[in-house]
Amino acid sequence: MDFLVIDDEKSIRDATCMLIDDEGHYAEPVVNSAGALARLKEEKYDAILLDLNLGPENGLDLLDLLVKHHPQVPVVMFTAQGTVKIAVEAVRRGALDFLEKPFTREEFRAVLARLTRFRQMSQRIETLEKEVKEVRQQSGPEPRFDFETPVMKSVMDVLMRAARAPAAILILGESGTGKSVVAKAIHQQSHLKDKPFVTVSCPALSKELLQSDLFGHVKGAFTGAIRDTWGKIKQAEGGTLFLDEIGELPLEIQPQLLRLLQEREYERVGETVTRKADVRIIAATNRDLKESVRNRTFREDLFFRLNVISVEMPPLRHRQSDLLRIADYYTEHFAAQVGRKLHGVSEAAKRRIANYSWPGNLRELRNAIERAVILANTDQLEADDFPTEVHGGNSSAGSSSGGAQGMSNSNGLDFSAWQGMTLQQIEEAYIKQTLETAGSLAEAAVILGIDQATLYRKRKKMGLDGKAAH
Ligand SMILES: Nc1ncnc2c1ncn2[C@@H]1O[C@H](COP(=O)(O)OP(=O)(O)OP(=O)(O)O)[C@@H](O)[C@H]1O
Repeated sequence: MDFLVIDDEKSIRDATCMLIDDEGHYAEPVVNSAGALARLKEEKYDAILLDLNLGPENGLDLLDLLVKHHPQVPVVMFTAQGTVKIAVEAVRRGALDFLEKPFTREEFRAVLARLTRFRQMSQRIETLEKEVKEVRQQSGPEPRFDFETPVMKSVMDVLMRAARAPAAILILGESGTGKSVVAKAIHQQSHLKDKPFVTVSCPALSKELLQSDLFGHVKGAFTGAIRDTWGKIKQAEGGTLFLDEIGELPLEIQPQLLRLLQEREYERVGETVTRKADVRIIAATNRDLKESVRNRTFREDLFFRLNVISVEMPPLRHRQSDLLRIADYYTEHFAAQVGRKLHGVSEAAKRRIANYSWPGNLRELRNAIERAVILANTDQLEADDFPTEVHGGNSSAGSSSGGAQGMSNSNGLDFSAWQGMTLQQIEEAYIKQTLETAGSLAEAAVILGIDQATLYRKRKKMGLDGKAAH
């Protein structure tokens, strides 16, 4: 296990770290809250040992912060003799256990055993959460590629032919047009389909973390690099590396990516050994990369290297021949999911769907249909079952359910807090709240059911950067 030991007394810090080391674990010492919080931002620990009396600071105050922002990391309090009452208070406030100083090896081992059980349980929960996420994703509508819009037909034709070649592929297009979905489809169509498909979400991480996420690092490469780590390039070995939101790739990392594309070579952070990469690269962005090249936020040589085979996913508003077919398909899927018998979309609703611009593209359509299926009062989706911006009227979704406005509808959803708010305001409020309560950006993205790159962009657009999920 990796421990963070927070104690202002050097002798206790050193002795505890040595003991942890002796027991075959790793310990990192810090002297105060600032040091502890800084380390926790950069590194993952399995447990924290925290002194109740941190010099001028109160260990209980730091405990509150740790419990709030790092609830998954168990905290054991060091307490002086005769402070059992306060130790009990610490446990009440969220500490897992306490150790009275000075403690023996046996007493420490007893705490270690408890921490090990806690860790096993946490790992089990993590595995279950992953399984739930996978099941949820699988329960989404299966992607369909039987498009009728000529431009989509030719996009798919280019992509499926390119799938079998080793060249990099660049997928452009607005958010929600299906770039990630199509990247996965290319992989599945290729000779690499039995090999890994690994996604790197370029904007989701800081420059340093992204570098290490991609290339890996060696122990000691930077503060907190406590062991050698392989990056996503290695994970994707023999398969496809999907660089989502490549337009957000920091300039400093761009030369390394260029080298990866040209020479198929890279080095882990902090290492001089050059390694060969055996990956096929697919990149996607909703940015105008030519514009980024013009304003020097994206290297021209990298752009040319990526742009060998590039396609532009057209926005949904330009895919009129497919729009209603996809809407029908989603309706069928979500109706089956909630066990409802629905006869598609009414003529009036179809007209609305066709006339709306769908700025969020397929993602927005999918969400609108899922919502409409839940709210529909009749055996067809009516215009009123769609959000106001789609059906163009003033009536709220709540009123279309036939119940009293602002009350829970027959499906048990409470819309009272949403009265008078636009869908955009509701979305913003929900994202803000989730960012405040989630433990990380990744966790917030899972809760919201969107990918990290999308959440990152929305957070930026809404000016919620300060509300970073920790
Ligand atoms: N071919 C498809 N068939 C059915 N649904 C699709 C298809 N492509 C995309 N979708 C729906 O649209 C959603 C968004 O797709 P995707 O994440 O691939 O878009 P994107 O362009 O990568 O978005 P972003 O730029 O925000 O990451 C998917 O979760 C899925 O629900």
